[in-house]
Amino acid sequence: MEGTGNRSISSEPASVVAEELALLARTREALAEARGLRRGAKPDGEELRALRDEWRAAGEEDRPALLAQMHEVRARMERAREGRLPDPAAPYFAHLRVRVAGRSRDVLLGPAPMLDAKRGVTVVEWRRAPIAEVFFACEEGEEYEIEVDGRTIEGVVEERRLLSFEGGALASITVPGGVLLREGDTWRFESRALAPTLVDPTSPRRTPETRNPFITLDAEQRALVDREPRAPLLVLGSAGSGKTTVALHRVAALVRRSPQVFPAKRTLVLVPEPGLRRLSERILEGLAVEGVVVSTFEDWIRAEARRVFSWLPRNEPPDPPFAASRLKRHPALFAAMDRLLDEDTSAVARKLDRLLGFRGALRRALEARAEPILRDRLRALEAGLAQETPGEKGRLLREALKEEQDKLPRVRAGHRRLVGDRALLARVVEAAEGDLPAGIAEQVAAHTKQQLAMTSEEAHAHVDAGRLATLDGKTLDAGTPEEAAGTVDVEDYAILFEWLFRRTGASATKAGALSRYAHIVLDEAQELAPIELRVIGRALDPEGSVTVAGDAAQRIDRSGHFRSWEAVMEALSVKSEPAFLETSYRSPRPIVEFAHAILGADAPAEVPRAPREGAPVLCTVVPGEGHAAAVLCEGLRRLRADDPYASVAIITRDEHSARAVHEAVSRGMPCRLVQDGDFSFGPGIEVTEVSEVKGLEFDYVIIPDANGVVWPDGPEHRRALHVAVTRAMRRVWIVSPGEPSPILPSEEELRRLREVRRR
Ligand SMILES: Nc1ncnc2c1ncn2[C@@H]1O[C@H](COP(=O)(O)OP(=O)(O)OP(=O)(O)O)[C@@H](O)[C@H]1O
Repeated sequence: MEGTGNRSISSEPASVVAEELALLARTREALAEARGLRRGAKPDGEELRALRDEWRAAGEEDRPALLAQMHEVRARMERAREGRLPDPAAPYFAHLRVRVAGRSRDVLLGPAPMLDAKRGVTVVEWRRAPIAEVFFACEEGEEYEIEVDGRTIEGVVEERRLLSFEGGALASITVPGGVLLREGDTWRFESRALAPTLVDPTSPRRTPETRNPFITLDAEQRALVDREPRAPLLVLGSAGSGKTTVALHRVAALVRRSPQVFPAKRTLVLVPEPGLRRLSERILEGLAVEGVVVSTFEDWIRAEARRVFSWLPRNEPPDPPFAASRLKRHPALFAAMDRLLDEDTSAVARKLDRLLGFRGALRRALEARAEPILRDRLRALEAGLAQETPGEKGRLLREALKEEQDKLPRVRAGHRRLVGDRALLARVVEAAEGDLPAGIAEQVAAHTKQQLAMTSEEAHAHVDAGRLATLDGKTLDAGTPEEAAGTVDVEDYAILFEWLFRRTGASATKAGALSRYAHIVLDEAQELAPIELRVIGRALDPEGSVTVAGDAAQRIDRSGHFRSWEAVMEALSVKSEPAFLETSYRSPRPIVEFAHAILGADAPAEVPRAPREGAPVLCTVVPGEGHAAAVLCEGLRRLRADDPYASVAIITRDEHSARAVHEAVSRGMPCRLVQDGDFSFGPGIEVTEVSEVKGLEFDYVIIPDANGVVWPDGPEHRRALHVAVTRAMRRVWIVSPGEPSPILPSEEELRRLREVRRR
């Protein structure tokens, strides 16, 4: 926390401490009593059984009353199951004193509620109780209004203190202007602000006009944009070095200069997340380019697959197991495809051998195995037969071959085997050479089995539809393992295209063909698996070109199938030497250095060049989530006043954390929870998870959950935090509830980095 100089405090430190200690003593007494009562109480289960016996014996007139009693006991049991009492070692983290209708009341905020009217102790659950909002939203002396059970209650905030405990003893109390800290038996006042000042005093505030300026490309970037239009381009560079900018400026240049060769509607921009899709559309609009197809990879391949494989189920499972995604995107799946092709080829050859009466066809089929496409293997076999067995017998054999070929399992059946046959799945695990866990084949086979099962609606199609309707309007299987029935995974689409190609040498069926484009941009290409890249490569005109942009240090795909940029280009069937962008334009120097240090041992050798100076990254450590919420609200309130047009992203590790932080911060101020890339790209506070923000940028970035539990050490977490931090154009604030994450760089590491740079 940063110092703000001495300010007067409203009460004498000694009396504040005495007050808080007295309140704590009363709370602990109340807790002890509540615990004793709970232990001594007749177990509710017994009471319920006794009531049931009474009900059986009772006459009709007594039954309604007994039923009501039973209902009450059951509700109490529910509450007891959910309800915990506050922890006596640290029963609350905040104390609010409000004046309502002329009377002062103390309200304590903690993780679990407790009420003892006799002792005047009220502990409310900080995430739920309406009164807790007052703590987060109002300053001392402010008037407030809250809605409780449809009634409006007004009051004034008299005191507002955050408290912390150490080893069961009160350790600190915040007071206006500072904090009282216990040192042994005495207390001392330290002047400090509850939250740091986020605006950088040296940089200008955001105004409505300073958004979206036109940028002038540097010489390096310009040269890439002007590259030979048909040449593939691989643009690499650190976060914020202008990769997206170059890719989209190249699109604009191609479409504008050669509209016949590169028409906008035959140009495809693929990105990993909807947020970046929306940003790319905005940038293209700014460049006055209309009609380019911009899509997330998932949306694009889903639409393509549904057209080409018209029999595909309409639904994807709402909560697919990660194991399925991991295995289905793994390059080792190609080994299972090879085996399936071999099986199919050998089956045909064996049949022909039986007809021929010797082992020639099988031998020739085995020789033809070098061909990776079934159709070509069988053609080679046919040519061999024509040559070696001319005449009537040869003709009959070739007809027999055609017949066998028609009987071969179609794409649909082949795909089913690839994702459902235990032997083939085991082959994938074997080919992955330790990269996939042993049990994964079984998990995927079980998932596929569920997907191929009928939904309850299908199974009960003979039953009257009205009787199948559920109260909440959801399907019968919703929320059960059976809800995967009749679905297809998003990863299956690429498998289907790959398998179709391996069988037929084409990417078309009777129903339709894979779309073709004159130019394709792949942004954040480090996130795509080889099987996906191969489909994209086949969507390119033979004369078409690609622009691939990415940064291996930013890959946050959990499956981790990225190997090298050479492998990416090879999967696309193109060749290009990489071009490196060296200057980080987005973030000021301190953020670039901090983000580089987060990568630890995997950081590139050189720290990127950062021409813009700026204020240091702010780090705040607080005892827990309640404190974090209070500190965040305080910091954000000040930021809103200091830089009202700024965009602020609160970026968490995962969706669960984003929801919890959104719930907490929205207690104190308006903020949006962003899912599916629905960013405003304008002023305001948005809470989201790190996987949503790839390729995006915000004025301020706040990491609210930077402790070791949420962000443990590991390359995947390091890269994800690196991505989050490098979204900031102005400042980064890291808040650690509890022990700070071990991947946050120390002062010492940052100092060393600066020294290396100076040399
Ligand atoms: N030559 C330049 N001069 C000034 N600003 C630039 C220049 N090039 C890019 N920028 C700005 O830098 C920011 C980052 O650019 P861009 O998003 O293209 O980088 P990126 O390499 O794709 O980043 P990331 O890998 O983090 O997604 C943008 O705000 C962009 O407008």
